[in-house]
Amino acid sequence: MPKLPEDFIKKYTKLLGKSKADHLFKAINENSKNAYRINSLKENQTLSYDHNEKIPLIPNAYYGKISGKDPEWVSGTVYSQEPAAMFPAFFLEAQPGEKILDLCAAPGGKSTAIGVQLKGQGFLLANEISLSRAKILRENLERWGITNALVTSEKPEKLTKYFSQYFDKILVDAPCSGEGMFRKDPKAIEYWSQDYVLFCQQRQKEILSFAVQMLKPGGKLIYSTCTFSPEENEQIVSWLTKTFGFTILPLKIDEQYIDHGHPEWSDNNIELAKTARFWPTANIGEGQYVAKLRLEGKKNAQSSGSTSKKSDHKKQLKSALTKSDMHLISSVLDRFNLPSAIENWQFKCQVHNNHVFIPALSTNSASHLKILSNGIELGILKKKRFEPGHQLAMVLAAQEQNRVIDLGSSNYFKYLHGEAIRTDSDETGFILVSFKHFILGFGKVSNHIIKNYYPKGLRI
Ligand SMILES: C[S@@+](CC[C@H](N)C(=O)[O-])C[C@H]1O[C@@H](n2cnc3c(N)ncnc32)[C@H](O)[C@@H]1O
Repeated sequence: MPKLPEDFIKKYTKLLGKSKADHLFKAINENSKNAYRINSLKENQTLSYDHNEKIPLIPNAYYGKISGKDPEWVSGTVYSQEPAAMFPAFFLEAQPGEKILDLCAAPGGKSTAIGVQLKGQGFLLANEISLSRAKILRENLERWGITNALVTSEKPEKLTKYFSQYFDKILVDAPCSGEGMFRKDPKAIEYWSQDYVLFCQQRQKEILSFAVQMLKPGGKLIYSTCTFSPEENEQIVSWLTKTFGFTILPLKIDEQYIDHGHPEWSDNNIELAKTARFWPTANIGEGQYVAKLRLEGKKNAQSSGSTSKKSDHKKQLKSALTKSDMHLISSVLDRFNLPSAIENWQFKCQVHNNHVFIPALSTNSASHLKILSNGIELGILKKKRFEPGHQLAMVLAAQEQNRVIDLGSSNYFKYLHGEAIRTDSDETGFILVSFKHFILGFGKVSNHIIKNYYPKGLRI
């Protein structure tokens, strides 16, 4: 662990007093905490982890280390997440049917949680400015079987042109100076300087000023960072209230684990005490700050949310499938138990470059956005056949399935490597492949050989 910068030590000794600050510096030198969330969208599964120690308040979340090679992870049944980082999505409280924007979303810890809260109803726009990180975001949402998300890689500014006053709730989990991650990611210590804190504050204001334009009047904003600095936390919230007329909403703060925001570190607005601070000294996990705000202004017909086309995107949909396409797709889909998100797929599908998908948002409304995925990709139409896509397998896992071949441990890694696998099964055609009953992806059986359909980009 690199030494803490002198200016950092001086700053927090002044803010917290010597005794609390020393306690913080000591905690920063201790081990970070590992945790994971369980995906309630997947069929009930028996996990191989002993989930004894629950994360306070967060549903289906436990302390413990998991590996990206575990079938639980590969099947999207669990997600490894820093425990304090689970709170922004928890406080967001997305309700099925709402339109939610996660503006700084990669790698997807909070988007996967929001997707679960929506239960497939409503709309999630998960955006990440960095394309390489957005690809990981897409993979994580796919693995989790989220059916109603649009994944984009755009600057916040560009999104405002499409989603003016569109969202019920927006999460801005902002890029920050990362002081709360010092013990998990010691590189953050090397980046740290007071100038960097101020640079981050400026960037946060820019991102937020675009986010505000996309929030409906009366809509809610969750603002979170993983840093301690008041400049990026209470001072940003004060700026939001004064500049845009936000009201600060109370968060469920259990003082055993969570500290209140500090009005004295900003403009002494006592309402700031309703915001939440997580310190590594309080034993939940790493550092985190969360504020929940409501944009004042009455909801009215105009602000009921519209994309730039100003029409209901669902109504614009036409089935772009020919009869023979439908026949090819049916020949695969009819063999599986379809969850409600896929029922009546004939009336909901769109086709783009032979990719067949049930969109979360009409591509007509968003044609100039850099889209990585839109809703559920069912698969690809090839010459005289339909090849189901990996996302379909991950979505089918929400339902009990009969056409499943369970692998033994030696074949599990062969499947993840992309190898063909011998089977005793007499099935033919597309089947789901599982290990310890966790669904991993598709295979196609012919002559007792399972041809591997695990995507090349995910292979290990
Ligand atoms: C704290 S991380 C988000 C973590 C994510 N919410 C999660 O829970 O997995 C902040 C993200 O903001 C992105 N970012 C950086 N600069 C940005 C900008 N100017 N506008 C929007 N996002 C930005 C970063 O690439 C990074 O992925």
